[in-house]
Amino acid sequence: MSAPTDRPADGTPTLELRGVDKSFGAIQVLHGVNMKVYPGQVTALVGDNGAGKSTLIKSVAGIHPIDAGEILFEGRPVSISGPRDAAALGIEVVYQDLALADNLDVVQNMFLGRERKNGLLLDEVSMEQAARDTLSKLSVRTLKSVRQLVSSLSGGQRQTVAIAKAVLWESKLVVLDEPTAALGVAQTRQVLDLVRRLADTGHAVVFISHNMVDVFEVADRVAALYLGRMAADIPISEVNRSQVIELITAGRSGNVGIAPAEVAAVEV
Ligand SMILES: Nc1ncnc2c1ncn2[C@@H]1O[C@H](COP(=O)(O)OP(=O)(O)OP(=O)(O)O)[C@@H](O)[C@H]1O
Repeated sequence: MSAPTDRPADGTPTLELRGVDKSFGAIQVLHGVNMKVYPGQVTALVGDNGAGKSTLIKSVAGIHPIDAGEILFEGRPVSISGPRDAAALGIEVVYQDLALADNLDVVQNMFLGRERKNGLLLDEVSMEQAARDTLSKLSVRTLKSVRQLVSSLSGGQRQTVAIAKAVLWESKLVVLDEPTAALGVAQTRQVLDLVRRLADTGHAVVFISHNMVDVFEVADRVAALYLGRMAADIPISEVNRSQVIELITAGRSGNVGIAPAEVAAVEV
């Protein structure tokens, strides 16, 4: 596993948000959000409950299309008005509920809704091989068999299957919504290793987490949302844990963050 901070963010971001606004009815949730997510890097998206993290990723996933601002993907302005647009660009989101079917095995889950056919029949051989290849590319060795039912898997193994499923589709940007939230120590370790490998295999990764230990262990950049505004989007090497907590709870820390006048405006 390479150290996160060894990786400079050069080149074109896989995803760039410029001045993104999003409201639900009269309530504006995202205010002029700017953010850059680079290939080969893990960007931790942090913020307090209700800061707008889910709204932001659902906007990028096409579930809640943005009201104003711009989304650039690999440097080109794009319009994401539904989940199909996001998938076509190579954006995959792994939500907390994982959306796995307990009664199906690992291969069936990885291809759920996008099964390969050979004539009228399912092409089980090719799907099984592709599932194995993806898992091996990610160095996943924690699954006994790809024909195991998902109901028999541990929480960490389920998360692994959900992540591998996202990667199967030649995704370029993988968004992980609190992937370690429900896991114990050993399983958290496995999932963090997998998150790092996702970046090391060239993916741009957004990692939502409330856990600062996990964030500092795996992230290259940190993007901190405060009441729907981006308080900082910077290399993690530029901040320490208590500064990130200040960004999350106050919108600023030292010279970093939303200007005091803006913080005051947010808090009115
Ligand atoms: N569909 C919706 N309709 C109306 N308001 C919404 C909707 N979705 C989110 N909100 C509001 O947007 C704000 C931001 O919520 P969001 O879920 O994006 O925050 P979050 O940072 O993901 O929080 P958490 O860490 O608790 O998951 C909240 O005030 C929430 O009530």
